[in-house]
Parts: sequence; C-alpha cells; structure tokens
Amino acid sequence: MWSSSQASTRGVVEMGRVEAGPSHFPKRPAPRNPARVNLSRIHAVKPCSAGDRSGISVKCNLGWSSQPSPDLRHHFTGYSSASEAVLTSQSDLRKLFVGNEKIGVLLLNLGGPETLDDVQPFLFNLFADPDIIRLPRLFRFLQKPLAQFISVVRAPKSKEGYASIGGGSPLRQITDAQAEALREALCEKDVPSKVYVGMRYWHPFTEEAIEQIKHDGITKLVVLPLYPQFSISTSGSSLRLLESIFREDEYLVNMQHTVIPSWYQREGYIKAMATLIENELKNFPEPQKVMIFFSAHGVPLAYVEEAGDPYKAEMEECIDLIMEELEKRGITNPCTLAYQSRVGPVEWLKPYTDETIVELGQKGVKSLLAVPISFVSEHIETLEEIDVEYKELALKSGIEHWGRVPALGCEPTFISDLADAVIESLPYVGAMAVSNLEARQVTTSTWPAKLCISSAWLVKRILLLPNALCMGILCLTK
Ligand SMILES: C=CC1=C(C)c2cc3[nH]c(cc4nc(cc5[nH]c(cc1n2)c(C)c5CCC(=O)O)C(CCC(=O)O)=C4C)c(C)c3C=C
Ligand SMILES: [Fe+2]
Repeated sequence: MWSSSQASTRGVVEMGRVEAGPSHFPKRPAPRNPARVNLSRIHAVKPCSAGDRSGISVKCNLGWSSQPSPDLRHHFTGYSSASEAVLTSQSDLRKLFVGNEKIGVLLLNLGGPETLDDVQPFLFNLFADPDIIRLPRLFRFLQKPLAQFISVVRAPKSKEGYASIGGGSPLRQITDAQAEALREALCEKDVPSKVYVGMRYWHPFTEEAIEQIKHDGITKLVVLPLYPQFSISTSGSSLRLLESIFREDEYLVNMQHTVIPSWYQREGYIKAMATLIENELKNFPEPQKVMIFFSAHGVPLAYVEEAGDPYKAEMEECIDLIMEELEKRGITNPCTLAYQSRVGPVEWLKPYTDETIVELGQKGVKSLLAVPISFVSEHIETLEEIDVEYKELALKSGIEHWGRVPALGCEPTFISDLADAVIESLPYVGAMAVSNLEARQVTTSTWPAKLCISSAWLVKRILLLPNALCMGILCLTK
C-alpha cells in the first residue's frame, strides 16, 4: 500500500522530476481479500499462499477420477471460516476428490470478431448487453433497436481497426491457447480437468460452452473470468448471463460450482506482470528513468460512483501490488495509471490515457513504458490503440523512447497461478438452489458478489435513459 515515501515515486513527472499525483493514485483502504463467488453461496475468503500442492495424488492418466491428498488440507486451511464450504477436516477434503467427479473450468471472456463480416453483429451483441448500455425498465424495448442502430453506424470505424490488425480479433485463438495451457497445468498439478471457453459477445458463446459442459457431464465447475479485476461491464455481465442460464436449467442448478470473480491480487499474476515489466525496462537506454505507464480499459464513471463497480479500486490495488513487487526487485521507477478506450460522451474514469500521454510529454518525460493492465490477451486495444495511436501520440508529445509490455497470454508463471487459483477454489463448490436467490442477495457480504447477482439493484441505479441514449448515440462518433 502507499506510504508517503512510495507516493513520491508514483506520481507524475514534472520536468524530469517526480511529483506526487493524487489524481492518479488516491490512497484508499483497499479490500485485500479476494472473494470467491458461488452463484448460490458467497464466500469472503483470505488468499491462500501458493504453497506445496505436491500432495494431491491424482494422476492425469486417471481421467476424471481423483483422489484425496493428505497435504491438501494444509493448503486450504488459510481460508476464512465464514464460508459454509470451508473444509476443516481431512475427511471433508477427501469428499472433494473421491468418486467420479468431473472437474470443469469455464473461462469467461469478451470475444471478438474473427472476420470483418463479424464486426457489426459482434457490436450488436455488445451494445445489446444491458450491462454495456443500460436503459430504464420502461425503455427496455429499445435495447435491441438501439444496439442495431449503433452497431451499424459504428461498424465501419471498428472494421478499420480490425482490418489494421489483420482482419479480425486474435482473442479466440489466444483464449483457446490459454485454455489448453491451463488444462495442461492442472493436469501437471494432478487435478485433471476439462477447460471450456465461454465468450460474452462472440463465438464460442457462453451458451455453447455450457451445452458442452452438460454434454460432458461435468460435476464440479469452477468459473473463472479472464479479467484480473472485476467490472460490472465485463465479469459482472458474463456472470449475470451465466446466472440466468443456470437459473433455467435443472442440470446446472444441481451442478456444484464456484466463481472466482477477480484474481488481481494473486502472487503468481503479480510476479508475472512484474517480470514482464522488468524485462521490457531493459530495452531502454536508461531503464531507471522510464515512466511505467499503466493503461487500463476505462468504464463510465457512473459505474464506479453510482453503481459501486469495484473496478477502479481493484485496479489501483493491483498496481500497488505490482509496484511493491518491483520495489522488492530494486526497481523504483515512477509510475502512473490512466484509462483508455472510452466510448461516447459520458464521463469515464480519469485520467484518460491520451490526455495523460500529452501531459507527461509536456512535463518532460522522455521514456515511457506502456503496460496494458486490464486484460490478459493481446487484442485490438493493445495492438491498435496502444501500439499505433498512443505510440504516435507519445512521440509527437516529446517522448523519445517508447516501449510496451506484452499481454500475459500463456506466460507459464501466470498460467500456473491460474491453475492454483482453480485448485484453491475447489473446496468452495456448492450446488445452487434457485429458491435461495433472494436470500443470497440479502446475505451477500462482498461487493463483487452483490454486483454479480443483484440485477434489480443495478437496474435501478445504473445509467438512466438520457445517459444511455447519449452514450449510445455518441459511441458512433468516438
Ligand atoms: C477490462 C476490460 C474491458 C472493459 C472494462 C470494457 C468496457 C467497455 N467496453 C465498451 C465498448 C467496446 N469494447 C470493445 C472491445 C473490447 N473491449 C474489451 C475489454 C473491456 N471492455 C476488449 C478486450 C475488447 C476487444 C476485443 C477484441 O475484439 O479484440 C468494443 C469494440 C471495438 C471497438 O469498436 O472499439 C467496444 C465498442 C464499453 C461501452 C464498455 C463499458 C461500459
Ligand atoms: Fe470494451
């Protein structure tokens, strides 16, 4: 967390000198505990340190069956007793792995158009999502016509972007590769699992993944959004969709599952990010003078201020943790955080990436290392917006040396850590009971869980018609 001495190294640079920039990093009490959300049970749990998992005795070649591990208990004891699913005895732990359990992991992601012809229907799906453009209940009937209109008008501009990165989004390929790498990592850790990919706005759609999960007879499912930080507009939207699918399906209602809503605090993830930054810094002529520039995908300010989206708080804490890790390695460069990719006229999280780049140039920063932080795959906003648009802007603004940290992709430490996250979540699987939905909303004790589940609450609070229309219509221009 921020100390006064740390703050001085994390502000904006003024004429080559570092100055604390409160607008970039307001100090705040950050929630440290990652919450594991079961769609039926909410657990506020303490992080479990990545320890020895060698005791799990299941072998990959056993297929679906699994065995208890004496050492596993050791591993799980770090969790809070607040959870009903907390396992305290060895026999409880054994229950996790005995019998013919079929473990599945569902990776949730955004999805992207694979060809230029996909762009308009992809945009339609995106804008038809009430977590992206929120209309008051009375005007819901306008959601699809509005999405159709915006997608048709925006498509030519989006197509240009996708054309410039090879004619489509690389997201499916990368996510499939991550799924395969995760499957292999789980297998190596003696937890044989099937890993599925469910995209929100393009193929393979979440619904398709769910069909496959049912077809394969999965009995324990871990839901893992591939967004390190939770936002209503990303993980929240995917989880809400999933909840509606589960609610209507008898098989799924009875399938044990758990959700890992965000995982930005995990040691493996933080270390992997720090290593990528450390490596990239070495390419600069004077590495210690480089401004580390975290650029996160933005969200409308109202999401954070009115709907309680934890995205900004999680983002800031995530950056704190990465900088702390870098400091441990003797790297004390200044850093800043800004938000990119805003769409439409409403105010989004600030500072904006483009404005900050210009400002840093004016303040005399000469070397900038861009770090995409909200997403773990290369995509249009890293390959086009950062690599082309922001680089050009930076060079025009007086920045002489530019670098960009690659997205994590299949980086082994990261994938191994995701596998650990899955394994650590297994004691939290539990069956969903639809009749408990209301009760769950009342007893929910963690904000991400509230956001995932309480759609009525969100509907009341998030963007009203003028805001939504304004945002929708002006999406066309930005
Ligand atoms: C954490 C990541 C993301 C957040 C938060 C997010 C919010 C958000 N996005 C839009 C509008 C668009 N997003 C688009 C593409 C896109 N968005 C993300 C990630 C987040 N979005 C990714 C990874 C991608 C790219 C996928 C790919 O194809 O590679 C697009 C389409 C592209 C374009 O036309 O610019 C739009 C539009 C809103 C309105 C929003 C929050 C409300
Ligand atoms: Fe987006």
